[in-house]
Amino acid sequence: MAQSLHFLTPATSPTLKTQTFSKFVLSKSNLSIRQTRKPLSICAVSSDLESKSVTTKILGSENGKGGVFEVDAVTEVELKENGFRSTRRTKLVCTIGPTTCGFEQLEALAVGGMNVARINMCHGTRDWHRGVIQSVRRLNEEKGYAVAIMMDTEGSEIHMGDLGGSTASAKAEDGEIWTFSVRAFDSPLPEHTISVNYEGFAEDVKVGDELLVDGGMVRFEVTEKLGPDVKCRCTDPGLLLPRANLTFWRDGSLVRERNAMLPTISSKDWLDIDFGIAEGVDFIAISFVKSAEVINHLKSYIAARSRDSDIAVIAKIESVDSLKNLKEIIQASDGAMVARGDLGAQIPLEQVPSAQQRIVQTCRQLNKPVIVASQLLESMIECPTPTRAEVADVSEAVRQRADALMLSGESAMGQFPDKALTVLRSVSLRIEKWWREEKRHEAMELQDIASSYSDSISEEICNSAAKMANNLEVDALFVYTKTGHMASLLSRCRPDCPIFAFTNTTSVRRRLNLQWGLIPFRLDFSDDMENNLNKTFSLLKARGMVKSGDLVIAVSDMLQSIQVMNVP
Ligand SMILES: Nc1ncnc2c1ncn2[C@@H]1O[C@H](COP(=O)(O)OP(=O)(O)O)[C@@H](O)[C@H]1O
Ligand SMILES: C=C(OP(=O)(O)O)C(=O)O
Ligand SMILES: [K+]
Ligand SMILES: [Mg+2]
Repeated sequence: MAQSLHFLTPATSPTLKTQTFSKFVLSKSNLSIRQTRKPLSICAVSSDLESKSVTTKILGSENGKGGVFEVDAVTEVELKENGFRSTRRTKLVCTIGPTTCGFEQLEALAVGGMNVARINMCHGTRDWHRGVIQSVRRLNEEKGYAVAIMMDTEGSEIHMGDLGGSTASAKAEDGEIWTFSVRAFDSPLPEHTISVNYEGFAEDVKVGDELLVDGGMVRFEVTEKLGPDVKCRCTDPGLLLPRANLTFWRDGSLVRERNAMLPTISSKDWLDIDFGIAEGVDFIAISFVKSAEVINHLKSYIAARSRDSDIAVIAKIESVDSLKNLKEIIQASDGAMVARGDLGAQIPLEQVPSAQQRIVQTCRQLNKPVIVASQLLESMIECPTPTRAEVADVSEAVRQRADALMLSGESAMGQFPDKALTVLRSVSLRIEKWWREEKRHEAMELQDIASSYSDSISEEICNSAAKMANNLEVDALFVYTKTGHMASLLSRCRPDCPIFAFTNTTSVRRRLNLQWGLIPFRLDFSDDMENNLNKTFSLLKARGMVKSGDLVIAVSDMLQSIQVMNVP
């Protein structure tokens, strides 16, 4: 027997008449209808299939077309082999670089569980990035994956230039004097010389300042200023990598002189953004966001230029200012990244873990996906196994229920990209399972976030459906969503069971691939839920992804409803 709960509002049923409902009540004695505080918002509970079909008839929408059903081979195998409950909930983002840009290498990452491919516009040419985008697209088309593409901007950070010649890196030894210069050099650079991209650098630093390369991988002390050249003595030796980021510190705190006035989105970034829009990337991640204003500006820029305006904007939280304006920035964005690389160069390292927790929780409250990034498995750039500390760090991000984990150098230029991805996958699965078994999840009190009455209904439906799913220990939640909103509201609840998200566009399917617990499918569906469910059940059953008797809760954003049923 199917049981359902429908919320009927003017938004979902514009032609609904109270009269229709009086008739409805009279004719069905087992039906309870309750008028809620807003006129024409009616909550109907039915306990059999017949009354459910009456409800759909009132809503009067039927098209019942057959159609395509898209799911990738990896999800299919995972569902078949491990069953619903053990699918991975935490999503995985891989930065693509020289070691992973080939079609076969990208396919290996997709097979290994990559949900999103990230390209970093700090490195490589636009042609190179276009090649990666095209390969990922081909992979999706040919093999049914929904790997999304995230383009990450360079941003106005201070960084070293390329090291010139054929030298990819250089070693700075203890006590050596190096020159950091804003002059433009011809290649090769003079010995022990580094070029700096920010013109104000030589004016802003002072003798005695500490200069940190890559957040402290190598340290220098400023000893002398000579016009555009700054002489520095190496105090912590190490490897200087091309385009490594530079910060300078005075009396124990970060110096943010005029570089703080640089625009968040540089002119080069705008050209990259145009490129991203033209190539139809799914996400644009903005480096060194300082305020919500820049996000709003970019969102309207994208809306005016991209046909479906469905590129999501991710704010990278990696500066002191982004932490100060955290809530407004996240509210304005479509998601956020805890960019611990630069964040750890801008705030004391020991403050990074609490900042991470705060960012993850704020995103969850505001219903925005969040990615934990940088140095998760740093040692795996060179070694085939991670350190125990790295495994503990990954576990902590999974335990915080971040939406996604990201690989940077590990997948871009490391020696073991596939192994690193396997570590993320297996640690995620193990910690998620442990969390469910031990029921360790502290119930997070989720604030109301809806901005309209109809949104409130969706939110209440998802909160209730997730709670019901946990209490009834159902096998899966099904959500039928056009925009993806209801799917993200369910994901926000972090329920015990996986969420099958059915959407009718490929771009929404790819975007949902960043969010915790969602298994996105593309499916042509109608407003007739009865029809959608029957169609889904038969398609999934035919592929062995569900079986008769599985208990499912279905919600939809066309007919705002909750239905509980066993797969026939
Ligand atoms: N498109 C690319 N081309 C060449 N090297 C890349 C590319 N993307 C990433 N890398 C390499 O991988 C490293 C780690 O990537 P990432 O963390 O994204 O950059 P960064 O270290 O500049 O913050 C980079 O330092 C660079 O050496
Ligand atoms: C992800 C980060 O940004 P990028 O790799 O672009 O410096 C970071 O700083 O952690
Ligand atoms: K970047
Ligand atoms: Mg960064």
